[in-house]
Amino acid sequence: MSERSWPPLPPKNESEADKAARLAAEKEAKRIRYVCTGFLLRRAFLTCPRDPVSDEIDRALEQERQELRKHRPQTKILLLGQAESGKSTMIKNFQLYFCPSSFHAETEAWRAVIHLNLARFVNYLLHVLSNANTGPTRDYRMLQMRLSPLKQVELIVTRCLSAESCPIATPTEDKPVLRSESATEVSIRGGTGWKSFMRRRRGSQSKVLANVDDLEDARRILDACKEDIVALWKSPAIRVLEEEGADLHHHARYFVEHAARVADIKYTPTTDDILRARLRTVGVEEYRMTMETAAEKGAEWVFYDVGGQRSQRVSWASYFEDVNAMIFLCPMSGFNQRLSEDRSVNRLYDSMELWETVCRSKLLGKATFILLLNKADLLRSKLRAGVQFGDYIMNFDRERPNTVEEVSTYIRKEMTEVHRVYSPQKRQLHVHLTCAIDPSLMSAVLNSIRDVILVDILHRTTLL
Ligand SMILES: Nc1nc2c(ncn2[C@@H]2O[C@H](COP(=O)(O)OP(=O)(O)OP(=O)(O)O)[C@@H](O)[C@H]2O)c(=O)[nH]1
Ligand SMILES: [Mg+2]
Repeated sequence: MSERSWPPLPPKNESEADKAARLAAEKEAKRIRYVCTGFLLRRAFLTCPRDPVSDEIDRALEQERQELRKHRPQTKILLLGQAESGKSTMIKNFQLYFCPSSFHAETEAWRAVIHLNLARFVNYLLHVLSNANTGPTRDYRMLQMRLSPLKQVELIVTRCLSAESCPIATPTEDKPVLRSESATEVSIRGGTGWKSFMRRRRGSQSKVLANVDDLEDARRILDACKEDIVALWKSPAIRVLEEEGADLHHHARYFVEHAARVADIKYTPTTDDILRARLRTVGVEEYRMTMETAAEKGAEWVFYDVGGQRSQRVSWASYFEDVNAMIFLCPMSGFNQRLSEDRSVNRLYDSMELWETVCRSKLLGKATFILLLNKADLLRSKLRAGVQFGDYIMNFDRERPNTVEEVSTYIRKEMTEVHRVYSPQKRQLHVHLTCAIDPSLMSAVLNSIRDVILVDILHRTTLL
């Protein structure tokens, strides 16, 4: 090695302590050299007109970035929580905020899901009305007949959304149970990559084009039925059902309320529509997002979205290792609801029990914990309508005001305490109040989550 080479040869008879100090100094010098060179080259590149040398520098920097990316530990984020807590909706928020072009590229796929949500809910309403105590009226029979093609829409869209080898969407049972959430549920099996079905099917040949044609047929049927859907929803029979206590508070209610727009042939889903579309997750779905905005531009973050039903929870643990952040969603509005898989269990109690199990996990010991107290909007409307939180949650002092502020403070305190007592090691907990269907409220929360995760990455790569 020549005298000018770097690093210089170590001194003879170097002690172990001196060697360790020298290696640490070399490592730090290399890091500073990398950061400074990158900065200076980039500045030179930005201020000078483009020339072949700049292009060369650019290529070298890009190559270096690629190399770094290859060796950079992957950023893994796990979303947990009971069914319908809003995990998949949070994934959509991340995508919308950090990878907007990929979010908007999937609009067409979401249209099919929204049409399925709408058709299923209307078919469910027709079924409930045909079994109502009052007995079907003549007007209703007319509507039922004119809306019967919606069964066909449901079948077509279900088939088109399902991968050939792995059905993801379950059609309505012949005799649906009289609870709206289970009668209208549409599922997705993790790993099927269902969103690419449009692109894939367009790119291949005749069978594929037939599927696209089928979806066009479904849209035409919906368009032809839209006025009748509006008439059905406005009909006195539906109001009577509600007065009699039928459970029509369902995610798809939004789509039937907007049926004139959603069923129109020219319909393109808005961001709000996509955030409201419901597709139950079965198994574990992996999402790889290449960040388009903010500090981590170009970095790949991997999200794991799990199915939240009780039967799905056994498969969660295999995803616990090497996770940077665990985001837990607790839907606060579930305080007066029961689990659809076990009608004897209150949803909020289930969420709290699940939280304790997750906090106790040693495999998640080093993960950053983020708790989202979700569905704040639904909680607000329930409390405003006079539903008393204290009637359902025993430890909540009934003397306290029945407001979102009091209730969320109570839930936050309980869950923070569980985290403090049961965590295997001391760690920080970040808590946010959220409404995952309102992107304007979510941006501050998403930024704050991003910052927390970035700090975790820096800690892990020992730059801090
Ligand atoms: N009103 C309201 N609806 C929400 C909120 N968050 C999610 N939702 C809706 O709740 C429904 C269920 O949300 P998902 O994100 O599918 O729930 P999930 O946790 O992924 O459920 P599983 O896949 O069954 O585990 C969807 O229709 C969402 O649009 C919220 O804050 N407020
Ligand atoms: Mg889901």
